[in-house]
Amino acid sequence: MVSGAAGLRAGSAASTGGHRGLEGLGAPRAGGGTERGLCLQVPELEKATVRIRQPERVRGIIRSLREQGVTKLQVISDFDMTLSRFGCNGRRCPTSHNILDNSHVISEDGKKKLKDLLHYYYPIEIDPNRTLEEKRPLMWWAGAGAEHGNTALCNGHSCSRDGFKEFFDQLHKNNVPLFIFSAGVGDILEEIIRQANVFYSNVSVVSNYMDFNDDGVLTHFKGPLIHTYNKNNSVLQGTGYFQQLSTRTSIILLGDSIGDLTMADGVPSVENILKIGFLNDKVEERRGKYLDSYDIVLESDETLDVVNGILRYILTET
Ligand SMILES: Nc1ccn([C@@H]2O[C@H](COP(=O)(O)O)[C@@H](O)[C@H]2O)c(=O)n1
Ligand SMILES: [Mg+2]
Repeated sequence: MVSGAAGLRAGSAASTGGHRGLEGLGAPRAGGGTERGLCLQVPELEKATVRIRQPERVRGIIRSLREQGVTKLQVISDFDMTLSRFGCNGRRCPTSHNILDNSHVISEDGKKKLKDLLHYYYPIEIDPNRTLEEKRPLMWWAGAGAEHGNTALCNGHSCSRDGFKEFFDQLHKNNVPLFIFSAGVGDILEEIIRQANVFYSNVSVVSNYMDFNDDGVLTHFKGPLIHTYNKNNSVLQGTGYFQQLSTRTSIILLGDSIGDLTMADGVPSVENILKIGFLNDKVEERRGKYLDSYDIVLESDETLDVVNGILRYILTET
């Protein structure tokens, strides 16, 4: 965990919920400059969806990322519910798994079984009262993979967050590597990225890829199964991905689950890391944990505005 409650006054609103954006820091600073400086440079940080437990620290990290420059930067991101939306028109958006589950090639019986799995496993996945050790053996992938049991085709339907294209475009234009580390279905999320015309050469994906038998029936996922709580170096053995980027010591990490926080564990040398977390569901119950764990928490924010604003600031030449 990178941040804690240190530095907050007991009993202040911030001690329970973190600062809203970088608010309350408008006073001129001793030694020149104003605390609002960063908000002027990254106005998106003033959005009502932004919560930060340690604004001073976050400001320092963002400044360092900019100072270190584009050649030092890499971005590591989750996919489902991070680059894709959580909700649209009052309903849940499909994850890459759900796109497969909802496909017309899954039988009604199969759909019912998948729904039962969702109702059983998802509450465990997001339960703030269980430790990671308790959750790890209870993850739903082992059951769900076999349940698909049918050939499925991606119809490319998904809900990307607003700013999806700009996010990929900014990174591509500046040759910043983007590593997408997903416990979703790789074939499907790759197709979503491809259909948005943003599967650029700087994008790498590690995820679960489907394997079919000779009759075209999906039987299992290839390779080590990635689930929400093993997104770390243990499933990256032999890829050499982070080793190739050893000079990229500035990291922006994007996730929506507590499990996403370990995605950068394989980076050999981290000098600056900014962890941005999307808190999509059960916001009140999970806020404390997210503020302890992520540097910036975006509550019920269906956009990539804040991420794109920070990138614009970091990637703009001084
Ligand atoms: N059968 C399943 C299994 C998992 N999920 C959800 O997929 C997401 C994992 O993908 P990430 O890109 O976020 O790593 C996660 O949100 C699970 O809740 C599912 O929908 N169906
Ligand atoms: Mg996710």
